[in-house]
Amino acid sequence: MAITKAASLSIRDSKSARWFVLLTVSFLMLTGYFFTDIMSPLQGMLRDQMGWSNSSYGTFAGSYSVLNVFCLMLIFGGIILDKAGIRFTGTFFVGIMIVGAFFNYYAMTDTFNNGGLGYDFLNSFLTDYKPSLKMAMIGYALFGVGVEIAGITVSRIIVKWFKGKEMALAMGLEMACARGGMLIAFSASPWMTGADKIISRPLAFGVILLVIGLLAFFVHNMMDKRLDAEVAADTSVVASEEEFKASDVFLLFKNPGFILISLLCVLFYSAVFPFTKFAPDLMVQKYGFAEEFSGMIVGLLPIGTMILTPIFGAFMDKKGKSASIMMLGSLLLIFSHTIFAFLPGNTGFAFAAMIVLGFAFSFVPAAMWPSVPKIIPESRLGSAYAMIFMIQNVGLMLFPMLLGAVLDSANEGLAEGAALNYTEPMMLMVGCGIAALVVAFFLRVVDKKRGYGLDLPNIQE
Ligand SMILES: C[C@H](NC(=O)[C@@H](N)CCCCN)C(=O)O
Repeated sequence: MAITKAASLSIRDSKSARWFVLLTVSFLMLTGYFFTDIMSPLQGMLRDQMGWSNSSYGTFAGSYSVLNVFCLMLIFGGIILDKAGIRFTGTFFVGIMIVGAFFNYYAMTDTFNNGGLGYDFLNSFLTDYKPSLKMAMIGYALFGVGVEIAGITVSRIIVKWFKGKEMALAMGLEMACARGGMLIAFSASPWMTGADKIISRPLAFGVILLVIGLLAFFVHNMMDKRLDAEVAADTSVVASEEEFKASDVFLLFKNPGFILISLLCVLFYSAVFPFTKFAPDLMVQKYGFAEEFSGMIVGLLPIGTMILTPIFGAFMDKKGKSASIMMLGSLLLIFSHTIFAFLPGNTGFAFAAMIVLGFAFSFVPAAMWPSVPKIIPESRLGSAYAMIFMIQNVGLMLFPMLLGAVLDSANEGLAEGAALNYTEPMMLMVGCGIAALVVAFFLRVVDKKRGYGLDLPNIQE
């Protein structure tokens, strides 16, 4: 049941308490995002050592979302979150994330690949796909369920502690930490494989980091328990909104703001996360960077967003303009991918495009996520974030697979050792950017008509 606070002060009114809570959940998300991208700079090694084609790699990257999409895991996750609460949902799904990550690690070990537990079984069907690929996909699909629902839970936690306060800044800082995880993955993962290029090494580190993330979440749980106890004991707190019903999920689709924000989310993110899966290889193939450094170039993207997302978040807390900023971010997305697709393979262009993408990837998330509570009542927020993430996951599933397949088909018959041509896959990304801009435009129009207040400041004076 959602609640509104009337007069008395609670632990969430203590600045240090709410920022400390933010720190614990942000660290958790850092560990999750680290593992999400841990394999991204290893595409070349996966090709050479594991025999994965680009399509196989894309299928692996897309497997992240398979359970989320086909088993509606995010919807269930959202409903569990609304019914069973933050502490149970977070703990359970961080556990799933760790189990999935472990399978993913195991798929890359010699133990598995030399006939370890599960190898013969996975080798007995769909023999075009390597057992390592199948085991990694099982793990990554489970991990995807865990990290996405953990992400939904964390969004809910931030709303719980920061609504009416520095919410966009808090969301921006949480995203900055998550991007820190991406940065470490992109820049450190190739180095962590060592001179002997052992792929399982960074993955083992990732699993350990996730366990530490779970411990941080336990600390959050203690604070959350205290807040709930205070709220329960406070007679000035009154229940104000109806209990969530599963059928409410369908109500979300009667809300044009919700439909547009979901569409913008899937289009925008499909041109970012699937791109980052291939970006290190793009750096090698088009711009001639060494494999070890390719991830560092892509790491410029999270570095930029780590700095810019909280700054833009703070700006929108005070000044608003979220709807306009979502349009600007989509426009920059088109610019950046156009450079990657059509301009020559000059390293200067690679840096420039990555920086422009960094601005886009800061503007849109910083504006979009704090806009959701302006469109949807708090009692349905868990399900709303879940539904948006689920729609987004359709793109996160399809686009890496498409990119891999288009890359393979565009380079069919390429001479041994020649660089892959990324123009066609990148044109797909430009297309997503254009569609995102159109949707962002309509979102602004609908905002003006319906008065969601997306262009208004988030902080209520
Ligand atoms: C907050 C937002 N999170 C998401 O979009 C997640 N559904 C996807 C997480 C993918 C992890 N690499 C964001 O990161 O901007």
